[in-house]
Amino acid sequence: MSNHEFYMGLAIQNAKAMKGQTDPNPLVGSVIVNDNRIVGVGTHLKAGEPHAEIHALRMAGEKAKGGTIYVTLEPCSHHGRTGPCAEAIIQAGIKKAVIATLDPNPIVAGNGVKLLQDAGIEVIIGVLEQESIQMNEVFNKFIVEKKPFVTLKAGASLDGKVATHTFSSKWITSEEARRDVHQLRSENMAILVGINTVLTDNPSLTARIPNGRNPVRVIMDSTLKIPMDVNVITDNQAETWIFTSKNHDETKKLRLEERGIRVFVTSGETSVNPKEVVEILGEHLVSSLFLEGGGNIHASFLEHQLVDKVVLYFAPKLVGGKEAPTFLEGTGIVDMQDAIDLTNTDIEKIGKDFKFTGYPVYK
Ligand SMILES: Nc1c(/N=C/[C@H](O)[C@H](O)[C@H](O)COP(=O)(O)O)[nH]c(=O)[nH]c1=O
Ligand SMILES: Nc1c(N[C@@H]2O[C@H](COP(=O)(O)O)[C@@H](O)[C@H]2O)[nH]c(=O)[nH]c1=O
Ligand SMILES: [Zn+2]
Repeated sequence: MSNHEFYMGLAIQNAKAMKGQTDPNPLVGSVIVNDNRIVGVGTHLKAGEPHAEIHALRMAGEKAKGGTIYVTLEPCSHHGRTGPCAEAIIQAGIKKAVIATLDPNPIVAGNGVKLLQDAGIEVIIGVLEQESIQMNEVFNKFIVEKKPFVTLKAGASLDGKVATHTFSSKWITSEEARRDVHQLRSENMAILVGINTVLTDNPSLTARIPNGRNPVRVIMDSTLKIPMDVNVITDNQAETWIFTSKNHDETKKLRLEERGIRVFVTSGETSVNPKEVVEILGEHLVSSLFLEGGGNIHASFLEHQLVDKVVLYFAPKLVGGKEAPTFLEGTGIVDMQDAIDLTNTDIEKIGKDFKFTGYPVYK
């Protein structure tokens, strides 16, 4: 491992530790080295607050002069909510900049590097590039498409059931796996379920882990049949946004809004188009969306090619039953060669359950 990879690896680890805190900004870490000693470390903590480089430069102070700065993302060159990092790096007398990856943000891409080079700073790009890109899979999509990175999650038996045919479902996966799910919920800005999941599970959709952050709860409910006494309406644990169709009960809409529930009326006559939901969430700066089902919602988002990542928790259990609901319903594909392939797959053991992740490849 080169010196560059050692210091960049440290910056990446620090950045990753902030997952879920910086949304909709990226995870960014920075380390400043002078005369083979680390003189400054910085990590972006929260959107709107100072950038990673600024924290590191403040810590380094005078010792930044003649030093090398490592940063996991190209230093910004624009005046956003904070001043441009590239200028601060130049002012501090940094001599060399080692960058993991260019910034996909169209208003930054390449400009930061150009500013540094024009000021006579040696710039090296691409150290641990893949790792830096991977940790910002959410930001990389959102900043370009202005739509949330969508993760489909299900907890199922080995034969794909999310409940028995009598709708008994507690619990399929074990405590450890469910805690891992709550960690993922905490890292997502919004979590979405269909009205049927609300009616059968009455979920709270909160992230019940130490310092967990509760995502906005998004419910697709085309006629607003949601009962007023369910958890997502009454528990005041997190915001709840409901997406409905034109064919909704107007008085119910007003009653929900009186309870502080946001109701979005989409263009569908009788149904809610998931594409519209994703676009509206993007417009509200929601950069990550966690789908927790049920099977019809998952099928609808996949049919519209809206799912970026699949996370499936399989319990070593067999449930059976042709009436038992599975995590993927809908019409389904016709010919096997049209099945949705998953790439970059990974599987890990969590307790006695298996956590499968993969990225859909749409034809
Ligand atoms: N039943 C299981 C799951 N069930 C997930 C359901 O979609 C539903 O969101 C939860 O049951 C509601 O819980 P909460 O109040 O929101 O925490 N998901 C899992 O990963 N494993 C299971 O065993
Ligand atoms: N968080 C971060 C950067 N974020 C970049 O700046 C944009 C956000 O700007 P602002 O709204 O001012 O925070 C964000 O979209 C991304 O392009 N850049 C950096 O040099 N270092 C950092 O630590
Ligand atoms: Zn910056």
